[in-house]
Order: sequence, then structure tokens, then C-alpha cells
Amino acid sequence: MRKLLFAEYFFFINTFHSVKLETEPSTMSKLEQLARMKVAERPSHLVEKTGDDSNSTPNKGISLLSKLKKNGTSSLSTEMRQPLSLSDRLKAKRINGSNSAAPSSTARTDTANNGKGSLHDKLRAMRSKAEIKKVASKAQSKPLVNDAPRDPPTSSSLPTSWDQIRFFLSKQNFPSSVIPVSDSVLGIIEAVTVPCKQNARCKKLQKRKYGEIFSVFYPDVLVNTNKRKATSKTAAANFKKPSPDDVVINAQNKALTRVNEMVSGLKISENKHSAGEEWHDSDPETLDNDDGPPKYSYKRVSIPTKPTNPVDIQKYLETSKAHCSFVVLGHVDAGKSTLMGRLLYDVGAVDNNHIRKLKKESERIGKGSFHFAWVMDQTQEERERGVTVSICPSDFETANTQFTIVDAPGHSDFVPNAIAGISLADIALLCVDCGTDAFESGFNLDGQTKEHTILARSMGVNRIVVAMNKMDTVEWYYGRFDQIKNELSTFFKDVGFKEDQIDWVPCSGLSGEGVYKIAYPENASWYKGPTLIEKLEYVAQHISNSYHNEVIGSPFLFSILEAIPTNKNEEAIISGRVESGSIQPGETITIYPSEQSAVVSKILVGNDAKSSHIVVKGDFATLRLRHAHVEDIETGDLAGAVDYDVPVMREFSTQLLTFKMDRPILPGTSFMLFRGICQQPARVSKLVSIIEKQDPSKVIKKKVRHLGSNQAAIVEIELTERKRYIPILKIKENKRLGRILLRKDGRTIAAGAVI
Ligand SMILES: Nc1nc2c(ncn2[C@@H]2O[C@H](COP(=O)(O)OP(=O)(O)OP(=O)(O)O)[C@@H](O)[C@H]2O)c(=O)[nH]1
Repeated sequence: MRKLLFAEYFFFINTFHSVKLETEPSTMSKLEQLARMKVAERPSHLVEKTGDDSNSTPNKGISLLSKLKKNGTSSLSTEMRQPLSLSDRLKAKRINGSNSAAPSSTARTDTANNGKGSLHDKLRAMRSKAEIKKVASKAQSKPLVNDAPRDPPTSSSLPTSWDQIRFFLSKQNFPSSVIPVSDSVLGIIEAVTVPCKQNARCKKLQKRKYGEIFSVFYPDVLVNTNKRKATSKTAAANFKKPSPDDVVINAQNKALTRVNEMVSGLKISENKHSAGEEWHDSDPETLDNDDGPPKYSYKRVSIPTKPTNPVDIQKYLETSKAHCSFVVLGHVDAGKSTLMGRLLYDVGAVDNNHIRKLKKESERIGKGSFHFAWVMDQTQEERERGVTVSICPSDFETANTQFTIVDAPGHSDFVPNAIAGISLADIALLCVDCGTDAFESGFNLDGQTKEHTILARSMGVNRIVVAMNKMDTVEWYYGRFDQIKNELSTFFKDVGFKEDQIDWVPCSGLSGEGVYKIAYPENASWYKGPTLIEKLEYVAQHISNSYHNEVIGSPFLFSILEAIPTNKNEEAIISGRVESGSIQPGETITIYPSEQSAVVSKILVGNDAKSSHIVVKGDFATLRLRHAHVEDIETGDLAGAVDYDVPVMREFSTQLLTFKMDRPILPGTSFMLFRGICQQPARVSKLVSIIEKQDPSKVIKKKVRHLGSNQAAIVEIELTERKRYIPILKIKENKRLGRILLRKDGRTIAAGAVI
């Protein structure tokens, strides 16, 4: 089983690197190259960073957002600038919606219900003014975008002189005494020697390459390595008296004290953690002094309670409509939001009046063609910029199937949001722009078509429907359809999708042909297959059947997307997705990591918040809870059946497959960990072994110092956020929730599974 699951990742190897990287020159190391290039460009090492992903990718051109910023019609939206949690985004979005003067900022659910009060409206109405203020101020305090903590030193901030090196190291918690091995002229410095200050017993100088010091090398790596060395009795004995090196260090310490005093008051902006706090990549002292996450003192129930009106689950599964969720992925401007808006309109979830209103409003600001996209993109900023930022789940149903759509952003700056969207979906609906040259720019180099597909596969989505969109722009020319299909097929195969897991539907979201109601034009007579909705219904039926087979006998598990208080004490409302099993009102659940038990008093489903007696695997639902403490529930938390234990932890073992990377992964390397909709800053605590890609039980190498691109390994991971644990399930316990992704500096560096 383990072998099989892990083998899937093998397929990514040949494909992922082409998503992001250009060819590397052979003579100079990439690091050295970047350093030289950046130094040449920017002489000062004290360069303010914008925090924008695009700025952290040296080879990238100006991002769409940067261009927009330059055009500067107005300041960037709060959502676009701030890395809010999903929950915060949803909250902020509602605040935006309610505060916005523009009538166009009507909430999604208004449209989706033909004016009826939706679930989200009702939830919004329940939110007190105080709660809104709290969220708004939280949003204000969040800093610039990013999903991954930055390395303290970046190539753009490389020192250019020996004084700057000392300054730099002092800011990175390096001891003040560092000796250059060769001449201290930039370009000649090959290596520096660094004493290990944090470990009193270890006085030996360490020779480190210049590139290591200023890119991937961290103080705590040194400390960890030396801790091990220092525990050896021989080493300890040797270190009792000052070594010749110590004498040099002490002398240098004195000489540099003055310089350190001068610079100690200065700040380096790169060292800011995304939560807005001073945050060092790996600060051993903070870790040692850490009090750990709060100790919750909630009552945890272990005996299940009975449903108030028990439902015969088997009967329910046999008679209920198929339900399935799909995430809309694809390159920026591929037409995802337009396609979804069209779909909602065609199935009758959005009425004519609303579309007419959106058309008028979009024409007024010169974006007439975006009126369908505005059904999904509801914030004023999304509409002004013409890009989706936040994920937006929306329900609709056809005669025999219920769907939840999650519209994910296509822009590379918002990949973390796309990951959150993917983690909620059963099917990936990949939207491809078939326009001349448009497919190529979304598919090659930095395009999101490949990246999104790989992310979906890495997160366990194994059904993909390709909407060959904007076929109207190439007059439904079969040759174009066939050419794109061939190119994509090869790529899908490399990623690990089998042929019977992929479907292809030509369509035009804007004109509606091939989506649902509007028939194909004459020049598309070569296509005899189903429309997009018919295909989705067919796939949903399959998925729903397989889920229904797993409901009975599986523990209830629920990914929490949002938690909000009610006006009653100890009552909360949580919304999210049922990951496993089923739940009925009257049953008790435990929420992790706070381990508080609460009774489900009501279940609401769909846009119009219909009360339901049961929800099962794959359903999106809102649960009203009694005896719940909302202040300790966050986006990404898990709720489970009381008799099922979900481990909460800060350290765990993983099997990883690395993608193409610029820099190796070392012990101490920091990154952003994605598990379902949960995102946490983390780092590598130990590289255990390198293993065979096809057979993870075969260990290739045990003493591992670093991990390069395209390697499979057993790696121990540790969360760096001190405030809380996260609920973690192993891959064998849950195929979706046991998967993780590692991202750093705006790139996915590895995917894997918790073991
Ligand atoms: N001709 C034509 N234009 C389309 C079609 N679908 C979308 N467009 C246009 O393409 C542009 C981008 O559409 P969006 O729906 O915003 O694209 P998107 O993929 O959602 O964009 P992001 O969410 O920002 O990634 C708009 O001008 C649309 O009107 C189509 O089928 N045919």
C-alpha cells in the first residue's frame, strides 16, 4: 500500500522542473550566479522587499499584479496584499462586500439563490459588529503576501563588502567573529570560517562556503550538527581549554563589538514572518525557551451520543442524489470564472436580471466581457483587476447531481489559495485557453496549467476534466483541439494520470456553446461527445458511488473552513467538508487540536441553508455546535468522531519526493507546509534517509546531509509556529488528509505523505 501510494510521486519528477526553471549554466553554481547577478544589479544589501512572490523569483518578468500596481488606478486590495488565512479572506470578503459602495459587490449567494437569503447571508447576519471589527483589525495587521517564510539572506541582499558580511551575520544571530578564508573582496571570498557560538562546548571554527553562508545555511544547522559532535566525550575533553582558534575569536570579538553596537539598532525587513512578528528562520534560543502550544483544558468526550432523529444510512445512500465538488484550475485568464458564471447561469442558479445587472456594471468600467466572471469574482478588487484572488465555493444542482464549485485563482501569486481549493475538491476541472498562443503561454515555463495539475495530483485528486475553453476564438478548429489534447495527454501521463481518469470537452464559457444549454455550432460537428455539464454529471456519479461505499464503517472526519460564533454562549458554527464517514444532529464530535468536544445541534447544507438530517463523505456542510469554544477553532482544524483519535503534533515523519529546486534541502530548511486547507510554517528537523523512488522500503543512503532535486527521502518535519499543534493523519489513515506539500519562495519544492 505504502509502496503504491508513494510510487505515484515518481511521475512528477520529469515534469515539475519544467514548470519553473530555465537551464542552468554549467560552470558557475546557480547560487553564485544569482549572487553575482543580484549584486551587479543592486549594490546595496539593504534592499526593501515587497513581499510579493514575483519579486522573490529573480528570473521572472513583472507580474500582472506588479503591472497593475504600476498602473496604480488605486491601491491594491487588502486581500491581494495580505496573506490572510482562508477564513480571514472569507471574513474580509464579506466585510468588503458589506462596506462596498458599489452595488456590484453583492455576495455570491445573493445571485445563486435568485434573491433568496443564502446560508452565507444568514451567517453574515449573525456575526456581531464586534466580530467584524476584530477580523478587520486582524486583517490590517497582516503583512505582505507570501505563503512561505523567506530565508533570512536572499540572493538580492547579498553583502558586497567584508564589513557588510559582518553586519549581515550579526543580524542573522551569527557570532560576531567570522574569519574570511581568502581575501575579503567580493568575488574572491571562497569561504568563511564561523565559530559555533550557541554551543558553549563547541569552539571549533567551521569552514563554510560563501554561498552556503548567504543562502541556504542557517545558524541552527550549525548548532544541530555541533550538538551531536559535542556530545561525544572526546570532543568535550578537547574543548575544555581554549584552542588557538578561541584566542583568535576572542580577539576578533573585541574588535567587532563596536561595529555590532552600531548596527544592532537597525532592522532588516526580510526577517519578518508572515504573521507580522519578528521571526528568524531557525532560532535555537527561541525554540529552547518555547513554552509550547497552550494547554487546553476542555472536556473531551470519548463515548458517542445518539442522533436525535436517527437516519438509516444505507437507505439514505441508496436514495440520495450524487454529490461532488470540483475545483476550477488553469492559467490566469484561461476563462475559469467566466465558465463558472456561465454554468451557474445555464443551470438556473443565477437569474437573468442579475446577469443583466452585472453586464451593465462591467460595461460601465470598460470590462464588458467579464460579466459572467463577476458571478464568481465578487469583491470590488477582483472585479477591478480582473483576477480571482480568493477561493469561492458555490453550490448548484442539476436534475440528478448536486455540485459544489470551487473557483481557484489562476495567478501565480495566489497558488496557496489554489491549493486550498484543490484540497476541497473531488474533481479538477482544468480550464485551458485554446486561443492562438494562449495555450502555449499557460503551459510552458511559468504557466499555471502544469503547476495546478501537479498540485492536484500531489493532493490526491485523481479525476480531471479538461474544459477546452475559448474554442470560439479559433472557430472551433479541430486541429487546434487535437494539438492541445496531444500535448496535454503526454504531460498528464508523466504526472501519473491514467487515460480513463481524463476527459476532454470543447466549449466556450463566454458564448455558452458546449457548456450546458447552448448547442455546439456547425463548425464543431467533429465533436460528438457530451457537454461539460453532462460530463461532470457522469464523473460525479462515479465518485459519489465510490464514496457511498466507504461511508459506513469509516470514522467521521470534517475539515473546518470557517468557524464563527453565534449570539449564544458556548455555541459555534463551523463550515467545511466531510472528509470521511457521516454525521447526524445529536452526535458528539471532537475538534482538534483544541480537543474540545461539542454536540452537533443542527446541520445546514447548500446555498439556501437547508436543514439536513445527515451529511456524508464529500458533502459541504455547516454544523451548529453546542458546548463549543469558537476562539480555539481555526481554519484547517479537523473535527472527528469522539471514538476516533486524531493525533495532534508538531513533529512528524514524512516520505517526500523533491521537485526541481534551486537550492538543496538541508536540516533546518524552512518552508510552508500545506496539509489540506491547513498551512503552517515548518522546517526540516532531520533528513533520515534517501530511498528508492519506486520502492520506498529500499534505503539507498542513511547518512543524509542534504536533499537535491528529484530525490525520494524520509524526512522529519517540525512546525516552527510555536502557538499550536496541528492535527495530522497518516496516509494510510486518510488518503487525502495524509498528503502534504512543501512550498518555499513561491515554489512547490516537494510533495509527500505523512507516514
Ligand atoms: N472569446 C472568449 N473569451 C472568453 C471566454 N471565456 C473567458 N473569456 C474572456 O477571457 C477573459 C478572462 O476571463 P476570466 O473568466 O476572468 O478568466 P480567469 O481564468 O477566471 O482569470 P483568473 O481568475 O484571474 O485566473 C475575460 O475577458 C473573458 O471575457 C470564451 O470562452 N471565449
